[in-house]
Amino acid sequence: MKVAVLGAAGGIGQALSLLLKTQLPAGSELALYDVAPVVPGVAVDLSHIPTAVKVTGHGKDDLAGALTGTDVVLIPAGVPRKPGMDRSDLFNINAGIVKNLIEGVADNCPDACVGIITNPVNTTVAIAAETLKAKGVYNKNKLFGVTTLDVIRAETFVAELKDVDVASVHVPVIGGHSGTTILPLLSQVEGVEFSDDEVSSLTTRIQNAGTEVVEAKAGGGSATLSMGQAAARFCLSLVAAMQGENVVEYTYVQTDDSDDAAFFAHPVRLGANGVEEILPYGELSEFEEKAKNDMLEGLRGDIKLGVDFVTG
Ligand SMILES: NC(=O)C1=CN([C@@H]2O[C@H](COP(=O)(O)OP(=O)(O)OC[C@H]3O[C@@H](n4cnc5c(N)ncnc54)[C@H](O)[C@@H]3O)[C@@H](O)[C@H]2O)C=CC1
Ligand SMILES: O=C([O-])CC(=O)C(=O)O
Repeated sequence: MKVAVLGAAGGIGQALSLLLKTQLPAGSELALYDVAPVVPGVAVDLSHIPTAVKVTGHGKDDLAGALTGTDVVLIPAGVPRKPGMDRSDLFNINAGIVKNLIEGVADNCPDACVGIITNPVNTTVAIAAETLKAKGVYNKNKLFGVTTLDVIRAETFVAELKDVDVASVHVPVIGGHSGTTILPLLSQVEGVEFSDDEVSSLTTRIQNAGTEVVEAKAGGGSATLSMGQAAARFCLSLVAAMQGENVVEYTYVQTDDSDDAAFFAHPVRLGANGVEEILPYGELSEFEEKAKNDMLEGLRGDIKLGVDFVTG
């Protein structure tokens, strides 16, 4: 199994690459690509950790070297937010970065599964899909927006609030990955009860958790370590599924459900070829149903922006 991280020298990229070096199955290869000149050094540094995962570093002119033979591509390349910015403010810079890198994927490893981390995810995943379509290699079962950070945050916050073991808490999070498009389904959390006030404040905290980190870092970027952990969880689940295990993760994928949006985070059964089955997200409470209906137009607009960026 070969995994490539594009944007590997950044805050997320380095944390993610460390976790993959120590947790990918023995015999895996990990290819690190970045335009920053430090990337070969990051690869050398990681290569001194004694695990049976081979690490290679690829500078800005060697995207093909990073991607050739790759099974899973993770993309955290691009700029992060500063206080006062919305994720959508990153579109102008990050849209072109994602489009270029996905063209490289289409040319060098068109059968790979691709996980997009670069914001605004609601839009960059649509850019990736249209770019792959333009190259004639789009497979909707192999393109994912990584929304795992919303899930792990929701699980952390629920466990803290209810003083229960976080390992036993499972929180579905559907929709997209910005503001109110992030929709935790607290009505489906087993073993705990929430008051209406708790549902409202916890939902808002989960939706604003990215901003909580951006403000706490005071201009120094956004979530990198928790995102590294989230992306590693997603990648390791995908790799396990590609090697035959039965795994379900919440992730932002193309759906054929015209009632929601063209891309929507669902529980997804992963398999040898990426998405094996998009599972239903189940019954929503009245609060969740209203929150979903209120955010759909915004999410559809975010997706259209991505489609238009590529198709003109
Ligand atoms: N999906 C999610 O839940 C989350 C997404 N993010 C997003 O992830 C992205 C990266 O965040 P950080 O790692 O904190 O940023 P960072 O600035 O620390 O790292 C970004 C890296 O991308 C590299 N890069 C820029 N253009 C590139 C290109 N064309 N090819 C390859 N590499 C390139 C930079 O050299 C840098 O090393 C941001 O867009 C951020 O908003 C951040 C947190 C959570
Ligand atoms: O908030 C940001 O800009 C980064 C992000 O997506 C998150 O932390 O969820």
